[in-house]
Amino acid sequence: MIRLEHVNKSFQQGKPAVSDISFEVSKGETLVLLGTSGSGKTTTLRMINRLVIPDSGLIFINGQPTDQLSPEILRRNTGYVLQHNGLFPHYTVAENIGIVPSLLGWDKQKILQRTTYLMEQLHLNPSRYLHSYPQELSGGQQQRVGLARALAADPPLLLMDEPFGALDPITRASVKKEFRLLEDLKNKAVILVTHDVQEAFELGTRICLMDQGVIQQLGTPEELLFTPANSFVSRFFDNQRLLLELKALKLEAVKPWLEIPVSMDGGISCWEALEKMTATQTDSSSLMRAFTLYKQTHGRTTELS
Ligand SMILES: Nc1ncnc2c1ncn2[C@@H]1O[C@H](COP(=O)(O)OP(=O)(O)OP(=O)(O)O)[C@@H](O)[C@H]1O
Repeated sequence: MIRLEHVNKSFQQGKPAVSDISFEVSKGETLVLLGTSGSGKTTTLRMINRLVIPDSGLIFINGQPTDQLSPEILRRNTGYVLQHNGLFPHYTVAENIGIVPSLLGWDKQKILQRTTYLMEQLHLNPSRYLHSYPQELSGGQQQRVGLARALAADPPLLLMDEPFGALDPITRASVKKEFRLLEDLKNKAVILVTHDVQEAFELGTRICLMDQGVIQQLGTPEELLFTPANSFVSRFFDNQRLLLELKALKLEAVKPWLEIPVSMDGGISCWEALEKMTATQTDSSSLMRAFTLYKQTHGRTTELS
C-alpha cells in the first residue's frame, strides 16, 4: 500500500533529520513511528503527504510515486490527524468533517450520510453535535471530530501525528479504544507517530524505533523486546520491560511451559490472562513460571522480583 525507499531529508545545513529510511505498510496494518524528540518521526510522516519534500529517495502509494501524484489525488488517498486537531473554528462539526468530500465533489446527501456514520462510530451524537462549533466541544470530542475528518473520504492511508497526545489520560484511553475498534481501519494502512512506548505497544502491528533520523529496528512488539537489534533498542525499553513483555507475549506462546493448563483463549496476552486470574482469584504462579521459562529460551531474561 505505502512504500518508502531510501528516503533522506536535511534542513538547511543541519545534520540529517532523516537518513536512508525504507519501509512498507500494508492494508490493515498500523506502523508506529516511535522515538525520542527530534528523532525524525514527524519529518518522515510529513514527507509521505508531501508537506515536506524529501531530498532523495522514493515514496509510493499503491505503487505510484507520490511526487507524480496531483495534490487532489494525494488528498483523496491520505487522511491526516494532528495532535491539536487542526479544526477550522468557524466551521461547524459537519462542515469540518465534510471538507475533503466537498473538495472531491461528493453530493450533499452522501457527505451527510458519511458524516453521521463516522460520528456514531466515534460516539458523538450527530443530532446534538452536527451543527456545533469546535470551541463548544471538549478536547476529546474535538479529537474525535479530527479523526472523523481524516476518515471522511475513506482514504486508504491514514497518517496520525501524536493523535492522542493532548488528551488527559482517561479521555485518551476512551478515544484510543474507539479508534482501535473502528471498522474503517480494517481496509487502511495506518502510520502513527508517538513517543509513548505503551501507546506504541497497544496500537502498533509493527513498531519502527528511530534515533537521530535512523531506523534502529523495525519489527513486531515481540521482536523489539525479545530480539533487540542493538543496545539502543534494548535500553530504550528497559524501564518498562516487564510490563511490555507481558503485554506483547500471547498466552499461546507460553502454553508449552505451563505446568497447570489454563482454559483461556491463547490469543490474549499474558497480561490479560493475569488480569483475568486476579479477577477470579486464581493462582497465577504457574503462568509466571511459564513466562520466565519462555524468556530463558528466547533471548534475554528479566528479574521478576
Ligand atoms: N522545518 C524545519 N526546519 C528546520 N529543522 C527542522 C524542521 N523540521 C524538523 N527539523 C529538525 O529535524 C529533526 C527531526 O525533527 P522531527 O520533528 O521530525 O522529530 P520528531 O521525532 O518528530 O520529534 P518530536 O517528537 O519532538 O516531534 C530535528 O532536529 C528538528 O529540529
